[in-house]
Amino acid sequence: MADTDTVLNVSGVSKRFGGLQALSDVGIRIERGQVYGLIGPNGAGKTTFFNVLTGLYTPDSGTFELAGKPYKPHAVHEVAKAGIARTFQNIRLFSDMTAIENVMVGRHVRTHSGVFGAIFRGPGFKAEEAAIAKRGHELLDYVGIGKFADYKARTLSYGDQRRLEIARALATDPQLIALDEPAAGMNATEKVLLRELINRIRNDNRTILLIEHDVKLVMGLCDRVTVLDYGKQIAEGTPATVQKNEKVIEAYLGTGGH
Ligand SMILES: Nc1ncnc2c1ncn2[C@@H]1O[C@H](COP(=O)(O)OP(=O)(O)OP(=O)(O)O)[C@@H](O)[C@H]1O
Repeated sequence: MADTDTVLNVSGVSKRFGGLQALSDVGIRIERGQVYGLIGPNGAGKTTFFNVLTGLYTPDSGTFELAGKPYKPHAVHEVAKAGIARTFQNIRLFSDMTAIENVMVGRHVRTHSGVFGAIFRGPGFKAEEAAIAKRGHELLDYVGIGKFADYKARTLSYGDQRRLEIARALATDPQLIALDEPAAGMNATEKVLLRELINRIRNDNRTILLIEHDVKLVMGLCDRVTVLDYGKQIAEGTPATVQKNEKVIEAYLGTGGH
């Protein structure tokens, strides 16, 4: 595939916490329209990798390219501007704001007046506001919670809060959307709906990176998977090949698996 179709190209990522090498020379490459999975037993380094990629942790080494352009993952807002949006393992919504307000905050990353313009109602704010609200409602409909637009985020069900986080991430028009354990705490019905939603996002030519403990979900959804164990990349490939990899089987059995 041509280089222009590569959305994320990261290599040589290392991160040490004191005496612990949490990541050693990890690299992944994600093509446009792929769902890419990051899996591995507890403590393997998945969250650390996500946090490095999205500017929460400063890496000790690594090169980072998004849609063919180098980016420095040294600050969360810079990463958002570069075009990576993420959700969190522990949902991080503005709980006393409504669903539509939460999505509109995401959208302000991309607008002229910006988040501060929105807060202080600066010049140019009103002109953009109607368009942002319209787009916000479209996104809530898209993730299936349009009818809850005016509900406070904290009153939504767990599954709907996760959908709202995804809508907020989509509102930034990201090159890459990074989902941190999107199925965590969901019941079987919510997982089926989540799977449909992720597939729909992919079919709209979006690119998704996900950490997920639910192996069935990962294997059913992902085009490619990287497996981490003790900070090292022990396998990379399609779910079918990775599943048969001896190192992967050993890593999961060795720790009791998930
Ligand atoms: N801020 C930190 N300070 C010190 N050690 C850390 C920090 N963050 C993570 N670690 C350590 O780095 C290693 C990798 O942790 P990480 O959370 O990335 O793993 P994970 O694969 O996401 O695990 P889980 O599946 O349990 O979420 C662990 O040994 C963890 O204790």
